[in-house]
Amino acid sequence: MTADILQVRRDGDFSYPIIFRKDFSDLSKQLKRLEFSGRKFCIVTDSTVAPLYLNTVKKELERCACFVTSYVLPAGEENKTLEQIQGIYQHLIEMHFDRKDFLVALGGGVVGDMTGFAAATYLRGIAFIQVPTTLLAQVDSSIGGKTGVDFLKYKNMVGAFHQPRMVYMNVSTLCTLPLEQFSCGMGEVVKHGFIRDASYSRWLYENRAKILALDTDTLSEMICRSCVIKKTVVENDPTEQGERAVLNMGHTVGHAVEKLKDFRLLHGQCVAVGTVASAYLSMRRGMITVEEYEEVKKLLEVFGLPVFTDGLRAEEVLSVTKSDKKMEQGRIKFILMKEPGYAVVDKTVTDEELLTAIREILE
Ligand SMILES: NC(=O)c1ccc[n+]([C@@H]2O[C@H](COP(=O)([O-])OP(=O)(O)OC[C@H]3O[C@@H](n4cnc5c(N)ncnc54)[C@H](O)[C@@H]3O)[C@@H](O)[C@H]2O)c1
Ligand SMILES: O=C(O)C(=O)C[C@@H](O)[C@H](O)[C@H](O)COP(=O)(O)O
Ligand SMILES: [Zn+2]
Repeated sequence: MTADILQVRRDGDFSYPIIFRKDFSDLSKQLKRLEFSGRKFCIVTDSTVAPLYLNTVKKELERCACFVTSYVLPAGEENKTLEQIQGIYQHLIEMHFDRKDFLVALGGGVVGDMTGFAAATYLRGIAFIQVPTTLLAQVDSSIGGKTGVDFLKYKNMVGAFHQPRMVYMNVSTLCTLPLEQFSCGMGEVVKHGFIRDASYSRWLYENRAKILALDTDTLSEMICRSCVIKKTVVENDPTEQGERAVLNMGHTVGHAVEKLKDFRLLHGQCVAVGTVASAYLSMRRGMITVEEYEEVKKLLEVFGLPVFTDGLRAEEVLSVTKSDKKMEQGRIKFILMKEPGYAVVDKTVTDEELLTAIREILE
């Protein structure tokens, strides 16, 4: 399954295209289609992506904008803060950006979440587009409109739902992505199979060699299949009133590990460790077999992801997990695998159960 374009739909509220390309050459044409030409654009990117792609994207945008400026954030999760957002606001004010102008998020999930949040809040909301350049951002964070920043190292504690007007992904940007970052994207890809499509998990395992060799056709198919899963879930439940929470599999414990590790363990790696905790609990409850639990770990390991972590105490992981935003009326919302390829939200997980699952992922 591959496509040139997918459309994210929701009646009356938002609808935007996800455009798959191998370069940036028709970005301005796509923007003209959305009747965005003639406006001011601010490209927000980071210090690693800027030297790689900023000039090319800027030149392309100059074909349809009246003015193009850029703002470069320091790269890394530790900079996903309100302080950095203020720098974006200041730049937009200095450049006299008004409500008709818009932002372009050029980079990974950190740039995408921050640019989206700046767009959601500047002048009470302006338009933005996503130009994701990491695997994680292409398969996950650029779609669905979750934007925000970390606060006191609690993940995405301050944010807003603000849908992009377009997602334009040039898959060839993955050629410059370090292997470790590619693996992080695989953490979310593998999650998609576990939550909604067991046949996708099997396909990922069978095609592991081609994926790791960055075979273009295989990667394009994989990205498209993941985008279809993500888009379907967020179309059904854009603001996470119910089903969307399944996209959080591995994140409940994963976010706690991310904070406690001071962001030295990357998001996709923490999601992988958290996914093991979730699969372990599912196994303990008889929802999946021991063999299926072992297969979850094997698929993560095949793509270079950790299945346990060190240096943490189970009690502190539990405590931080309970301070994350996954609590509802004192109960934790936990995502379990009802069966391989189908996840559900469960609010009955006890602290004792959670502690056993956390101990399973601690070295
Ligand atoms: N909004 C959502 O739905 C959603 C979904 C998943 C994750 N997230 C968030 O996304 C973030 C993780 O995103 P990420 O993994 O993309 O991290 P990231 O944005 O930090 O990017 C990883 C690193 O790769 C660099 N990079 C980006 N593109 C590159 C390229 N093409 N070549 C070389 N280097 C490149 C970046 O500069 C950075 O150093 C987390 O903050 C997570 O909470 C959000
Ligand atoms: O899009 C979603 O919904 C997700 O949960 C996708 C996750 O991969 C992503 O990391 C998201 O930012 C987590 O959301 P949060 O609400 O738990 O911060
Ligand atoms: Zn995630």
